[in-house]
Parts: sequence; C-alpha cells; structure tokens
Amino acid sequence: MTNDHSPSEIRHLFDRIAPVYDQLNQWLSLGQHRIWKKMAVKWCDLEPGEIGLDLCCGSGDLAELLAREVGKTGQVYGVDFSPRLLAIAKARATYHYPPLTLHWIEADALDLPFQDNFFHGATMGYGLRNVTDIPGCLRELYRVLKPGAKAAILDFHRPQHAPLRQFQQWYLDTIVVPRAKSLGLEQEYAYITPSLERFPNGKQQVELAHHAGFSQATHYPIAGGMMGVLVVRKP
Ligand SMILES: C/C(=C\Cc1cc(O)c2ccccc2c1O)CCC[C@H](C)CCC[C@H](C)CCCC(C)C
Ligand SMILES: C[S@@+](CC[C@H](N)C(=O)[O-])C[C@H]1O[C@@H](n2cnc3c(N)ncnc32)[C@H](O)[C@@H]1O
Repeated sequence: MTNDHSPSEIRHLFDRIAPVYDQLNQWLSLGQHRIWKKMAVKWCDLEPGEIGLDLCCGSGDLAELLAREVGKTGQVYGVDFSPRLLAIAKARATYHYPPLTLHWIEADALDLPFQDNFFHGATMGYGLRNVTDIPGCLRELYRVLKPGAKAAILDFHRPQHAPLRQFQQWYLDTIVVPRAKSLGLEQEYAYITPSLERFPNGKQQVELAHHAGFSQATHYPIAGGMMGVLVVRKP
C-alpha cells in the first residue's frame, strides 16, 4: 500500500498537470466526474452555516460544491499542497456570483493547520490514493472533524469483477495515457496504474477507517465498481 513516490514528487507531478487537469478530467471521464463528485458532497451531509473541508482539493471542484451546501453563512476550506492547482482553484472561485465563502490553504494533508474537532464535514476527491501515508491521512482527518461529523472519500479502486478490471486498465492504457502523452504528460498519467494497484479496495478502506477511529465506515461502489465513496463518521 506504500506509495513509491515521495511527497515532493507527488506535488511536482500535480503541479505539472495543473494547466490541463480540469480539461483532461472532463474529457477523460466523459463529464461523469462532476456527477461522482456531487455524490460525494451529498454523502458528507453538510448543512447551511457549517464549516466544511475539501482535503486534497486540487482545482477546487469539491470545495465549490461544498460552499454551495453551506451557503454564505458557512465556511469551506480547500487544502492542497500543489501551489499551481491551488492557484487555479483561487482563480476559478473569483468567477462565482454570489461569491462563495472559500478559503484556500496550501498545506500537507498529513499535517493539517487546524485545531482538533474543527469541521462539520469533509470531502476528499481522488486524494487518498495519492497521499504517501493513507493511515496517517485518515488519522489527521479524524482529528480535525467534529464529533458526529462525516467525511466522504471518493476515489478509484480496482474492481473485483475481472472484465471490469480489464476494461479499466484498457481505458487507462488506450485512452487516458495516450491522450496525456499528446500533451507531454505520459509519465504523469501512467502513474495512475501503479497507484490503483496499491490502493486498498472498499473492504480494506473500511478496515483502515475503523483503525483510524471512525465508528461508522461504509464504502459505496459507484461507476460500475471502478470507483467508490468511503463514507466515515467520527463518534
Ligand atoms: C477526476 C478524475 C480523475 C482525477 C485524477 C486522479 C489521479 O489520481 C490522477 C493521477 C495522475 C494524473 C491525473 C489524475 C487525475 O486526473 C476522473 C476522470 C479522469 C480519469 C483519469 C479517467 C479514468 C477513468 C476510469 C479509469 C475509467 C472510467 C471510464 C468511464 C467510461 C468514463
Ligand atoms: C487527483 S488530484 C484531486 C483533486 C481534486 N480533489 C479533484 O477531485 O479533482 C489529487 C490532489 O491531491 C493533492 N495531494 C496529494 N498528496 C497530498 C498531500 N499530502 N497534502 C496535500 N495535498 C496532496 C495533489 O496535489 C492533488 O491536487
């Protein structure tokens, strides 16, 4: 399960893909990633006026959706350690009217600059698979959530169904990586396959969540089982 990339290698990888990240996600997911992200936001059950966290926020898709849930009386913090993706998140957020209450924080998900029991809910979209210490990340997420708060952790995993697993790999090899290669980003997108190989499946994610202290943890497969949303709740 250990990531064979250092944190700085991961940060630089996402800094390099930042200029095309949103466009490639839209194109490569056939626009479906927006639906998957909206599902995660619904599952974290944030209410108007509450304080939300989008961990590993990247260009800010989930943070923006959370900001709509909490409204102008709430607060949302988008946290990421890629300065270039955060810059895109900040720029994109300026186009919203009415303005969203969003804070962008450049920080490490494994060492968050927030007090214990601070957030009413959190999302993490395609981040857990990219951190270098998954148990450590889940412990830090637990620490900053308020008692009773939920987090929705959206990510890919290897489907159990062999034909679907073959399709997923075919799609990565035949569509994703060649498209990225045409933009000079072959290695950056080729990284997805090993990241999938070492990432825990749904059942293992639930076990990791319980080990981090979450009293409730349920993994909901989506996109035909090629990804899922781990919904956890702090007691
Ligand atoms: C929003 C999406 C992916 C985010 C993402 C996650 C990562 O870990 C990366 C690592 C390195 C480079 C980029 C990313 C990255 O963008 C989902 C859409 C983009 C996906 C790359 C597309 C992969 C789709 C599934 C493997 C198969 C779905 C097929 C379906 C017919 C759309
Ligand atoms: C695939 S992107 C996901 C971005 C966004 N959540 C989305 O759904 O599009 C993964 C993000 O995780 C960030 N990341 C990976 N490890 C991190 C860490 N230890 N601390 C903070 N951000 C991290 C990367 O910089 C990148 O922006």
